Amino acid sequence: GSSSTVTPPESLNELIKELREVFSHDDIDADYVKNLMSSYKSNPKEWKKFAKWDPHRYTRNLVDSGNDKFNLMILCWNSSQGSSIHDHANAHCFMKVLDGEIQEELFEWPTGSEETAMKQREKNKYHVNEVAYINDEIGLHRVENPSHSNEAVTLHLYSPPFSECQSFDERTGHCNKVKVTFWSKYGKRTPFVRIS
Ligand SMILES: O=C(O)CCSS
Ligand SMILES: [Fe+2]
Repeated sequence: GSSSTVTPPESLNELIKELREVFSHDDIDADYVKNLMSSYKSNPKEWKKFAKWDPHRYTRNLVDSGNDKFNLMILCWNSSQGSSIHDHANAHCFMKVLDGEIQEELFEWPTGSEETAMKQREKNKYHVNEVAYINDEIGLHRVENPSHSNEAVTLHLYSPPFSECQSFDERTGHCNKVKVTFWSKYGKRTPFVRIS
């Protein structure tokens, strides 16, 4: 659809239905998706069943696997919890704030071979219902909950879905592949799998 006019989805389930329709086509209008996700008004009653917390790190909770075209997930950030600097495996990344506020630091891709500290480009803050968009052409980022007292909850859509990405060392620009996992799926805790 045109990126300007969206009909605001009345619920999270409506948003999911609309997203599945949008991603059933080949070409994705990122502006349209951003507007659509922005227009959904966060309602904790609709997403709290997916919101799981861990004292040590932010949790990733799968909400919908988008007919294999995308992964939609809810991330829960305790105060001061954050991600590493990472890429997005050549996928679209949409991040909507459902509760609290989120800080995003954008970084340039490391250039050349010598070890040098990564260059921060900008620092943005996002508030409830706002949506941030990134892909590998735009750059890398680190996402954090800047609050020392409040929790933050975000809704992420990755398309195409991915199970690993690269994590970067800010001081050297070195990166390594990391597998991303889910703390829960569809509201249920994922069983602990001992990797033999
Ligand atoms: O998916 C992740 O764990 C990174 C959250 S910031 S896009
Ligand atoms: Fe990210």
